[in-house]
Amino acid sequence: MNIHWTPDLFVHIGYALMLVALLARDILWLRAVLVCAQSNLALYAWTHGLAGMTFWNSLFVVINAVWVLRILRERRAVKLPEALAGIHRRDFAAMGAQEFLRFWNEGQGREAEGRLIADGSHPAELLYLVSGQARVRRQGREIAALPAGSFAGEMSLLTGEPTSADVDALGPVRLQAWPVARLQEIRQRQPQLWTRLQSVLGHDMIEKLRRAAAQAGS
Ligand SMILES: Nc1ncnc2c1ncn2[C@@H]1O[C@@H]2COP(=O)(O)O[C@H]2[C@H]1O
Repeated sequence: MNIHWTPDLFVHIGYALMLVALLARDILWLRAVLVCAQSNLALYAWTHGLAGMTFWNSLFVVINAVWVLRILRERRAVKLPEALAGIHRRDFAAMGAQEFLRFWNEGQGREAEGRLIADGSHPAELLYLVSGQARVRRQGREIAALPAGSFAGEMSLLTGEPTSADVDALGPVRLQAWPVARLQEIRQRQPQLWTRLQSVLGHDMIEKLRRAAAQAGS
């Protein structure tokens, strides 16, 4: 065997693995394969006395390895408490369990009564009805009922326009409320989470349309 062939093997394996990494759809696989690819390149550089290339590839290995650990931690299955597991399954299925739990905990849980949202306002919070019921009224006329599991204030959140109706609790209700300012921050800084939240809110609006259609047909 050629004496230079064995160290050179590292560079070929390194670039071949890089090719494989570039074909990966999943970011976890991409970074994991890059760790292997760049380790080979660092080894090649080291065996050839190429200090600069050794340094940079070692740095890439460390950065990608840290990301692999981070992503694995994020994807670790979480066991949601029973009450939250039902809410996740039914109304937040577009989010992963861990992501849902984090998002849920960014909101504030509280009991409420009376007016929850005033027509024509810019509410400070997006509301989710954990338990109890609310009614939606426009110019004093009831246009919809909101059962537990409904959002309120999602329309103005998505359009940026003033609210389209009054929302009043029918007796005491339990809410989870997220500050609109925080949601706008998510829209700017965490586009993937924002997309999944939009999907959750889209699902909620479809349910509202279905109920309206069922009511109109009855
Ligand atoms: N036709 C409707 N059916 C169900 N909910 C509604 C309807 N119109 C308005 N709402 C709710 O009432 C809320 C008033 O504030 P938003 O317009 O932000 O978001 C609105 C929805 O959450």
